[in-house]
Amino acid sequence: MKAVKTLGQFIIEKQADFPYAKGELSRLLRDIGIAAKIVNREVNKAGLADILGEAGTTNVQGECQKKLDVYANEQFITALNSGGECCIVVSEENDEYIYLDSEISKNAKYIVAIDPLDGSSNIDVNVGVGTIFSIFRRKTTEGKATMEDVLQKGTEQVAAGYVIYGSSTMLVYTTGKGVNGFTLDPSIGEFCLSHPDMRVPKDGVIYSINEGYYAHFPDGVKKYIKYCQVEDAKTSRPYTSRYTGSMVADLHRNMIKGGIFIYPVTASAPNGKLRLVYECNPMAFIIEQAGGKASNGYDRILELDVTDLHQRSAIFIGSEHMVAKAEEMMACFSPQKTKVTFEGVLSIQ
Ligand SMILES: O=P(O)(O)OC[C@H]1O[C@](O)(COP(=O)(O)O)[C@@H](O)[C@@H]1O
Ligand SMILES: [Mg+2]
Ligand SMILES: [Mg+2]
Repeated sequence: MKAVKTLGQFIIEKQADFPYAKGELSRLLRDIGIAAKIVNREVNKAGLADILGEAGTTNVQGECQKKLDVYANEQFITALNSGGECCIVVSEENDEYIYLDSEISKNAKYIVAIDPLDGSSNIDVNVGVGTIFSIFRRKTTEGKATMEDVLQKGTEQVAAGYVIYGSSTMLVYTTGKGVNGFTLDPSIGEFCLSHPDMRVPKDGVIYSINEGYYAHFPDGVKKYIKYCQVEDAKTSRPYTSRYTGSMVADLHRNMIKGGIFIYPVTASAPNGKLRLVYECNPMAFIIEQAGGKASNGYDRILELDVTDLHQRSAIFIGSEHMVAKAEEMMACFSPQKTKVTFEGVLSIQ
């Protein structure tokens, strides 16, 4: 009978990897695990719980918030505030960063950036959704944490993870020493180690992009899609197209099977759609820790300067060789100095 290892046990065990650790990060990951279970309970019975549909409010991105966006946001902020290990939360659903002022939180040393519910467009139609989180250590030591503490590059992350609310619920995370996945066993209410030391295959046969915007993609992306669709048995092409509309679900699949996920700049999203601080950076940290690659088509996501809480970025992420190939196409057909005009005609500046 194989011994079950819970997330809590694993975190404590791994704490030994960090000689100076005092348990704060462990407790912070524990708090995120607790909030994920509460959100999972609502997601699992969403149709019965009057939690489907619009909340009637919009977020700073101008998106209509779903009731579950708001519910999940509240659950994570409450868990982090009462846990006492986090002083600031940056959330997709809040215009400004939230300074946690509970007595135990205000002097905490960690900052959490979070996408409480990823794949919102799939909530009402019962397709996999997720939560994405990124953890930083504050830089300033005196007084209230500041914007300087919040706008840190992805390379400064001390941990990152996602929760996928799919056919089963999993929590996958890294602290910079590999990636491990835990499946929620509802009968004991615990996340249990099910996917130790996850590795994304160097190559895959799945490409994941919303081809509905094809006409508005940079030439480099159009060329890469064509490359994926060419008949060539030697390189297992044509690849298979898979796109769920939930970044977490698409990346989790590619993490296990190999593949590439691309959300490039488009006419309607000239800086990309996905948010650097709480979508691209945490997923890039995880994928790189699993042996994959993540860029904006040119530069490493984790090296990108962070200048705004909700800044967006193009993202090419997944199997190392597939991302490298897509970058090759971008360098060749959409060189960085070139401003892409969406009539598809390139104009050299
Ligand atoms: O509908 P589109 O334009 O393809 O966008 C889908 C993408 O947008 C997202 O839903 C954005 O995330 P949120 O749902 O957290 O806003 C991603 O999960 C997904 O990959
Ligand atoms: Mg999202
Ligand atoms: Mg979201």
